[in-house]
Amino acid sequence: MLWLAAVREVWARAQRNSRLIPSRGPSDDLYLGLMSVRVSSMSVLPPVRRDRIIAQLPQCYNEKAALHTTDEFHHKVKTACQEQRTGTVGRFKIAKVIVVGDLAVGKTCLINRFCKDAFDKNYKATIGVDFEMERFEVLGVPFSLQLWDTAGQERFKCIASTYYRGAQTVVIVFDVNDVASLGHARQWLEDAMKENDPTRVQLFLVGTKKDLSSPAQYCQIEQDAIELAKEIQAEYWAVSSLTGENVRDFFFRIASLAFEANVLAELEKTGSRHIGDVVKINSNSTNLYATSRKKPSNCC
Ligand SMILES: Nc1nc2c(ncn2[C@@H]2O[C@H](COP(=O)(O)OP(=O)(O)OP(=O)(O)O)[C@@H](O)[C@H]2O)c(=O)[nH]1
Ligand SMILES: [Mg+2]
Repeated sequence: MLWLAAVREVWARAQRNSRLIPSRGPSDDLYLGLMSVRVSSMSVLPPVRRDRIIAQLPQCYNEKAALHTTDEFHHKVKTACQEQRTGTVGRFKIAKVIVVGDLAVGKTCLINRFCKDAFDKNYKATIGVDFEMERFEVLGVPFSLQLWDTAGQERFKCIASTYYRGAQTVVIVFDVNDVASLGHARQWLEDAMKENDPTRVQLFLVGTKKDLSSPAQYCQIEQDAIELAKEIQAEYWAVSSLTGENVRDFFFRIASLAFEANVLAELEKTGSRHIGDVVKINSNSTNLYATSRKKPSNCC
């Protein structure tokens, strides 16, 4: 019954929100039908909001735990965008982002702060999954993120996990005031990676409710979080959905890194590189995680 309720809810959301259609889920047939609606409706989409335009690479939050620390987009990406050689990126590419973590750590509030500029102080558990679509323009190219907000409650976990598949970005959320929620991050990672290729996923570890912790308390948990982020090769961020601190920068960073990875992959696919000229997202010297992420040993 929970299954049915969750699927109905997602279906209803899709119908209510003409901006988005989920591309993957428990029933691909159901969504494939909807995909054509999405593609055909793309031509009538309104322009990207002015506050969703990304012209520069947003910087990481902490250089000790970043996916990479370069100041600018990869030069091949910039050139491809200038020459309008981004292939399917900008037309049909939508990056799937899944947001996971313990119950009540603030996943829904984080997404709502960014997508709706709203904050609800009352806790309302997510049942199964929910999602939002956010459209950006990166270096002049349209690019969308499909943000999947999943349930942290144990009883809804099996529903939520069926939506993990096909994620390009995994965001593991913990509460900076709750050390146990940071401790559970590895388990969330393991669950998310069962459905995804660890070498292709961009991973973020995000501490929420920064407004509730004193600087001393925060400092302590930040050290542990950065250590963990380095171990699991995630980029670390700390945010407050109540005040909005770092929320916009965080999502802009996700969109930018997903976009960059997509364009580089597209260039590689279309063979625009020269022989011997290796196009690799991790190829620059400032990448902190220079080797591809190996599947963590505790993953099955
Ligand atoms: N002070 C403060 N409270 C927050 C913040 N983010 C979330 N909260 C509160 O934390 C509670 C849980 O937030 P949710 O976003 O619903 O948590 P969730 O992770 O989506 O929970 P599940 O859907 O059950 O997995 C709510 O009462 C929010 O108001 C924050 O940045 N600061
Ligand atoms: Mg929620």
